[in-house]
Amino acid sequence: MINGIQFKVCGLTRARDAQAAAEAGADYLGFIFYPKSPRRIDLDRYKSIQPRLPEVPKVAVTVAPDLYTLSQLEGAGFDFFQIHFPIGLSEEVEAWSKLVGKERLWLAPKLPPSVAFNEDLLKYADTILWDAFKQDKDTYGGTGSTSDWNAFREAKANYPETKWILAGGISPENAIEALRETGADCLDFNSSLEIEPGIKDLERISQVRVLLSEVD
Ligand SMILES: O=C(O)c1ccccc1NCC(=O)[C@H](O)[C@H](O)COP(=O)(O)O
Repeated sequence: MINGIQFKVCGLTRARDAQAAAEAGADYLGFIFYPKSPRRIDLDRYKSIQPRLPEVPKVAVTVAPDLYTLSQLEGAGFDFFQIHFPIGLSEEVEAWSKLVGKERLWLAPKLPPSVAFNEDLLKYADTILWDAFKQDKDTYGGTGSTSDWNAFREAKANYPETKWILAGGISPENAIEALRETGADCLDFNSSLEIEPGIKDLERISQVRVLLSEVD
């Protein structure tokens, strides 16, 4: 946490990038297990870099996993589970929550612009990750597009007991504006810090520390 602001660096595939994120002060390291992501990592590769990862909470990111897949990720020792999903999966959400626990579940509903946030989700997860919406059915994150900051600000104000993470195109260039406009206290950085999908730019990662140090 820097000046009261937490951040996650997501889409990691290499130990050296994870180390750079830790040195920049990242609070969470995200690893994406969605097979259709250009920055996916599989469990074998994750286990091979695991001994070289820094002591920073690790987040397994998936899209609507079946319970077997989720339990495999749980077995790999992740601290949190960030699940993206199309709206309407109420039974699945309940089952994910039962499996990993409400405190460790981060829900990232794929919310079309006209659809209101469903407060029932808060029964199952203490944390909501607010991401950009893309119409394409297989696209859930890592698009570099900005999410709906107004809707985020409202949802965060309406449900202050919940932890809200602002995602979607957050970059060293717009992070300060995002904090100011939304009241967010946890930001998610991903494609804006990349040289190419899954490969981070270490200089861009360190810029995050510099800019958050300047927040007043
Ligand atoms: O990044 C992906 O490829 C991805 C694919 C499917 C589900 C989630 C994914 N990313 C999860 C994240 O937490 C990202 O950091 C978030 O979507 C924001 O990414 P970006 O718009 O690049 O900042």
